[in-house]
Amino acid sequence: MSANKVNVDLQRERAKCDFNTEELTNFLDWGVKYTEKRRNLEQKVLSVKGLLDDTPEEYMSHKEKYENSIRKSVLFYKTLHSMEDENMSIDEKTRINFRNIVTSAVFKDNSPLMLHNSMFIPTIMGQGTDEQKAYWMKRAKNMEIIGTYAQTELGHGTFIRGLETQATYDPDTEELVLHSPALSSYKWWPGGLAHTANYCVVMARLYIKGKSHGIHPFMVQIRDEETHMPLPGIKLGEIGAKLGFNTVNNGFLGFENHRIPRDRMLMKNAQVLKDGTFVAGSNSKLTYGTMVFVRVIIVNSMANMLAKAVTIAVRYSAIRRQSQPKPNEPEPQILDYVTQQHKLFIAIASSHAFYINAMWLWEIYYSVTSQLAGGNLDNLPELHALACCLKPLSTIDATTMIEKCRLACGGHGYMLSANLAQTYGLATAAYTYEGENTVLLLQAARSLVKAWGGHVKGQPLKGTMAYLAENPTVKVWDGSVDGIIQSFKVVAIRKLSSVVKILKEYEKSGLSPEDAWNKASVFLTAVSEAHGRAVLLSVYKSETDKRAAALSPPLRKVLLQMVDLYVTYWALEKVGDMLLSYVPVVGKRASTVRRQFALSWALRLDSGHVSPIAFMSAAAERRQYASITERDVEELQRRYIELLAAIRPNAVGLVDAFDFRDEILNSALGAYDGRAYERLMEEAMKSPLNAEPVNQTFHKYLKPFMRGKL
Ligand SMILES: CCCCCCCC(=O)SCCNC(=O)CCNC(=O)[C@H](O)C(C)(C)COP(=O)(O)OP(=O)(O)OC[C@H]1O[C@@H](n2cnc3c(N)ncnc32)[C@H](O)[C@@H]1OP(=O)(O)O
Ligand SMILES: Cc1cc2nc3c(=O)[nH]c(=O)nc-3n(C[C@H](O)[C@H](O)[C@H](O)COP(=O)(O)OP(=O)(O)OC[C@H]3O[C@@H](n4cnc5c(N)ncnc54)[C@H](O)[C@@H]3O)c2cc1C
Repeated sequence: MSANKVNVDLQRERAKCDFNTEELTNFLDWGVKYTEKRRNLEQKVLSVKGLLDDTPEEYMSHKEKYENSIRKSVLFYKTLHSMEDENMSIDEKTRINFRNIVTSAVFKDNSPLMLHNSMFIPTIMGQGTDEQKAYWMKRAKNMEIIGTYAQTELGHGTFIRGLETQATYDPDTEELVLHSPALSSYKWWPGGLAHTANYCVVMARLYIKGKSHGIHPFMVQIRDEETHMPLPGIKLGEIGAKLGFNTVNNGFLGFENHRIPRDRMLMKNAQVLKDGTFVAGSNSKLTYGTMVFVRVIIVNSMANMLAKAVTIAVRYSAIRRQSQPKPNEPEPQILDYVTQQHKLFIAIASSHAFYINAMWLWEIYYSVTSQLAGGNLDNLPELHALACCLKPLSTIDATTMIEKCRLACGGHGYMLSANLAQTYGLATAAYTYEGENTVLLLQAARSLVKAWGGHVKGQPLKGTMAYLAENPTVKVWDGSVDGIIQSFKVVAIRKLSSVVKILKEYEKSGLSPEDAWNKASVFLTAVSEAHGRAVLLSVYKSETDKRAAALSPPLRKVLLQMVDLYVTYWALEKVGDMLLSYVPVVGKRASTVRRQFALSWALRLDSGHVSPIAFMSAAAERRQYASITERDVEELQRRYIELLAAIRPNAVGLVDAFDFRDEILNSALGAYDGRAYERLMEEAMKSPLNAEPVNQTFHKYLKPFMRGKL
């Protein structure tokens, strides 16, 4: 795009930016090398003819959307395969893929083949024996077969142990008989299952000689490889239209005594021998490995989705002018309204925080899976607990902030051509899939409560939970970034110790442990959130500090401002929690703090208004504790507003550095050139209703109706 065609406001914004956006792109990509590889891949994919839609998907019927997405999927994966480098390690591939979202240029609502790569292949890799991997991976990688991951049933998604699909071993024929005993046992949801996949990994309950041996993965062929007809004893279909994912071809699957050979059970962890002997794995939860992998990956995909949404919203806010606060002056860019900056800048910082946490989490995942391969399971519980905190928090924040980006674009944000509604649809799906968020937070709480129990008995706490052993009364509120992060840790410790006390009280009052757990579950999810927030904040800060040393001073400054913004934003959001980070004070400081409280308390009473902060501060003071004071909060608020002002000149530069091509943003509002109105009109003209000046319904219905003849 030549510079003179770019909207003048955007040109001015870019000229104002005081850091090198390319340097930030390289930072986000984890190095120049990965930026280059990502751009090459995008260039290659996007130059394939026929991959991008001429007619927007939203004007197609449900069936046409599916057929179009299959046509594109074939082209897309053929191109990707032609670029694959066999010698690259998984770690390196993941780094390249972390910021590669070229898929979203091709599929606004995801591909029906997405589960093949995201879950089918990882399950073969994680659950298959070497022999099974050698056979199935060759076929799966070349896409000679297309697979999906069929776990959820109509009756159960969360409660995996409640799955009803049966896999009964018949030692006479050395086969497994798959059966769906009730409607509730039908598989329901798997992506690509309806009409796309011909194989799938089915999670089913294994029975041998009438005895249940738990849930295991089975490789099942569901369609004929030649005709694509469902195999005998297999019922398949699509589950219908949804909020999003409408091109993912989510399906249902039922079995009527369908037989598969014994070796179709993926037997890396547990085995069924020919004679029907069951050999248990070292830990039954290893079967849940693919879910842990996807939860880890989701944190990164939330960073990408949020980056995409905020790029659209910030660019649009730079070109949109509205209202006239000062008479006789031009209408300001809406990005100059501080409320607008408040909606958007935190989304930029959150995206950075998620990228950094995602890479950190990936490294933990990579190291724990290497340990698992060597039979060491020691760090699996911590990885599981971390994934169960960070997947929910990243999806909760991304969903909320993407919706804010849409709202920040006013009426035009509501257009599908803005691509914010679809992005929200994809993000909010992740709120539910791969472990519903409340359920995962409760899972994390289970680990935290258990760890606390061990700590109380004198067992050491390790890794990301080590801080829980710290004395929570060592710090006073000082308002620094590190101080606030410390306060978040103290909040987590206090919430955890408090909920453990509550659980004990409930049990003492006669409740069973399960009922006590349920009664305390609102607080338990809050404990996990507090722990997750402490992790997100501290990893974002420490990893940025670590990597910032190698950056140019202007970029370093901007990145540290973003960290500051993120930490300050969350301190203000959780200001009630910050009161929990109080500490006992003694001596001179105590009397100063007391005087300060007394004064603010009196002023509040004088004005006839008692704020909760003043009230709680005074309560803390009566206990001789120094908590965050009203003055501290005002200080934080001032700092937050100053940070918004400091970031404002770099806002467009910050989103440009996400480096999304227009095809990937797929948005009339967010394109690099800022020609939003022209693009909105161009998109409007694609509406089939604009193909003719008068629609036939006028003559058929409206005219007779208006003339009273209907
Ligand atoms: C981009 C990709 C697109 C993806 C599209 C979406 C695909 C999907 O959605 S696929 C379906 C995903 N489904 C889910 O995620 C279901 C969520 N449910 C679960 O994960 C589990 O059932 C869960 C964890 C809630 C409870 O499991 P349950 O068997 O009842 O275990 P529970 O009794 O609570 O815990 C038993 C122990 O196992 C541990 N555990 C549970 N899960 C795991 C795990 N994954 N890894 C390690 N340990 C685990 C617990 O920490 C607990 O340990 P301890 O006894 O020491 O405290
Ligand atoms: C877009 C999308 C794609 C999907 N793709 C796949 C796929 O490819 N393969 C696949 O197998 N599955 C897939 N799923 C299914 C998904 O994994 C499940 O829907 C998800 O795990 C939630 O389970 P559920 O539907 O049983 O919800 P439920 O567990 O029924 O949740 C309903 C409510 O009950 C609450 N609840 C449930 N249990 C508890 C508890 N123990 N304590 C407190 N509250 C509880 C939840 O918090 C929630 O509010 C997909 C789902 C979606 C939306």
